[in-house]
Amino acid sequence: MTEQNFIIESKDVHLYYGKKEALKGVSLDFMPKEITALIGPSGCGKSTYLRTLNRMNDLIPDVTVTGTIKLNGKDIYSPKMDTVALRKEVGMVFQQPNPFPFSIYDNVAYGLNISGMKDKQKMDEIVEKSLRRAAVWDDVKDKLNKSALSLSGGQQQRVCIARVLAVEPEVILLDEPTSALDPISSAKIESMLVELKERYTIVIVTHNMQQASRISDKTAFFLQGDLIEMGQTRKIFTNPKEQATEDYISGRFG
Ligand SMILES: Nc1ncnc2c1ncn2[C@@H]1O[C@H](COP(=O)(O)OP(=O)(O)OP(=O)(O)O)[C@@H](O)[C@H]1O
Repeated sequence: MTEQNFIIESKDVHLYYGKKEALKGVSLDFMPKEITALIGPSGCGKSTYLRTLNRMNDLIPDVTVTGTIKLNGKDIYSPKMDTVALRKEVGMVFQQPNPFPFSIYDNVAYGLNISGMKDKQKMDEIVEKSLRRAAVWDDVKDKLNKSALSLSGGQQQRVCIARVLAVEPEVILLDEPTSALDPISSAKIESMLVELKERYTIVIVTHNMQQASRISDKTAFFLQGDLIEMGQTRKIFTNPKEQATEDYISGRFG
């Protein structure tokens, strides 16, 4: 397979919080329209690595990143990179649903308003399409003007996903998006993610091994700031190369 097939290529990524090295030279590439799960014990650097992919770590003081990360062949750490545009192309969903204290409609239309969209009909269409893709349209279509905070946690998370979808990202990063949710809400989000991968590249941090094995195409196992191995999810879960991966997957630590 040639390099051009990858949507994201990261090489020798080191990240320091002050002097503490949280990523120790991670090289990892992502194929378009696949779901990749990042797994590993608490503190191994999964979330830190995820945040390097849309430069969310820039917002944390005293962070240094070295190495290269390319999106569609372009170095995202180049001084020329517009980070606002980058974060639209590479959207992010967090562990705790974080809707703004606005209506459901305004949450989803947020990015469109910021970018100056004036065409109300077009905006209505995008809001509906995004809520449909996020599998929450039927729940909210009769109350779009109600506060997003009045929804259940699972519905709020799906509205947050719709908010990301509305600005047409290529890549969606999710940091333990279901860990604060009940099993039924989690299942809805999992099946939605599997549908979304027809259009988007998805990278998800999860502590839930069943979730990783149910929904991901590839799995990357991190340990203490290193990428230990990455491969087809089925292979990682049934026949990993590294002993550490096997120990983690079989619940011997973590
Ligand atoms: N803002 C920060 N400032 C300083 N150190 C941090 C910061 N965020 C994370 N770290 C440290 O970096 C290391 C990696 O943390 P990270 O949150 O990326 O791990 P993780 O694998 O996502 O863990 P978890 O599964 O618990 O979320 C940890 O030692 C953590 O304490």
